[in-house]
Amino acid sequence: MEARSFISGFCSNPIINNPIQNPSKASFPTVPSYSNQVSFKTIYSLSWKLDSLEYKLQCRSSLQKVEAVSGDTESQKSGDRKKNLAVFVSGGGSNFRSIHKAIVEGSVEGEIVVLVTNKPGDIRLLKHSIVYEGVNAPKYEMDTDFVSDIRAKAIISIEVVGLVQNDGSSSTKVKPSAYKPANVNESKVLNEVVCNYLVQARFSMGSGCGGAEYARDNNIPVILFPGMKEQPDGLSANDLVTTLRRYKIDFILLAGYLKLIPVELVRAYPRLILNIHPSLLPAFGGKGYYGMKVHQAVIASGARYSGPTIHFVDEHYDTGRILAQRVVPVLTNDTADELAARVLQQVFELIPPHFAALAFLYTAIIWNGSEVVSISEHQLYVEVAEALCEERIVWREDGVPLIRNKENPSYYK
Ligand SMILES: Nc1nc2c(c(=O)[nH]1)N[C@@H](CN(C=O)c1ccc(C(=O)N[C@@H](CCC(=O)O)C(=O)O)cc1)CN2
Ligand SMILES: NCC(=O)N[C@@H]1O[C@H](COP(=O)([O-])[O-])[C@@H](O)[C@H]1O
Repeated sequence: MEARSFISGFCSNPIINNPIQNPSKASFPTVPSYSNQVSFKTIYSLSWKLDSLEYKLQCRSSLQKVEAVSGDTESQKSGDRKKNLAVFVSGGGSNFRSIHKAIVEGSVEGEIVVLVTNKPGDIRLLKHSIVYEGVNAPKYEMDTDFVSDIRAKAIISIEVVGLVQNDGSSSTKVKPSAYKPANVNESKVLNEVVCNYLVQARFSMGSGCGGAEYARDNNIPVILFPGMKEQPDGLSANDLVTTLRRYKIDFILLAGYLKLIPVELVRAYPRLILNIHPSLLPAFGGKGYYGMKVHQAVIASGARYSGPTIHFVDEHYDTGRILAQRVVPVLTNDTADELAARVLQQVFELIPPHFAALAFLYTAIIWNGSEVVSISEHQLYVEVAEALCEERIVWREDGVPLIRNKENPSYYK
């Protein structure tokens, strides 16, 4: 939102003829762009002289410096030091992976120094060679349990065992090969595979937390929280705070973490913990609303729109200040998986039904009718992570967090 339009409701031209009758004549002062400044306290004083019946609307905008949200004072002093991030996951960690990918590519000026999960245990091969038959366009009935199972579990490997052209003829153009989850984002190869062929793939699946598996593969330390009787090496709330302090964490990102963050951590990191929720909060949030349950509730309600919300975390589920949202349509024949895929991928054009499954599985692959582009819920979190690490998150005086535009500091959203 441009700062000028932001204050349009607060301040008009200092002296205008009868502001009540001629609001359209109001012109707005150009607000100087102040970094970290978003608080506009406007004082009106209305005075008039009876004889001239001239109204003067004195309007002064006083800018109060508002410290940008950042880590501890050290990180503010440090200026451009990379921000230390802790990410919390419970499942496959698709948002975590996207943020990590953006860090590796250099678009996020941060470093994920620790991953926290409530899911213990190494990956054990639970099932293997589930042949996921190539599906027949035009209508594909998604096996919800199968897809939910896939997303919840760590996909250890995906082996493309066959490629069938849409017309049923087999293809020799692209040789089937084994894909590790880390490779599924090789968009060129997948572009070829997902766009042009029906894919038959074998999935080897494991238990545990795919996000933790990805962290281990990328040499990111994994810690267990909360501690429970069946997992004694899990941390207590106070130990978690101590550990994160030791890592010098600046920001905490919840990315599909399914446990309540304790008040000790919320108070230790005020306005520094973000969460992504797959509905337009405050709708369809709170205890019991997570994962596919959210999308099922949205569809059952008849809501016409849904979409991801990124919000600051307070002591309760999903009640913290909202920072960013995206809107996607709920289509009349949506299944929860198709809605989840759209919210994840924030896509308006429907991808061909028979790609929905694969796109959903890969969570970051989307067909825009001509080619695979990776648009996703994850894009929103990456944009927020970029703003966080560049200290472009600021708080309006009324407590609403805003993201300052990178190119034009006068714009906020
Ligand atoms: N203090 C906070 N902690 C967490 C928040 C938050 O806003 N404040 N967000 C959640 C993430 N989330 C929605 O975005 C969410 C996660 C889980 C639940 C839930 O009902 N969980 C179940 C247990 C589920 C399980 O163990 O598999 C429960 O508590 O009974 C609701 C919302 C993360 N933490
Ligand atoms: N209420 C929290 C919640 O439902 N979060 C949602 O869980 C999914 C986790 O996916 P992942 O297993 O790929 O990380 C994500 O879609 C996220 O929005």
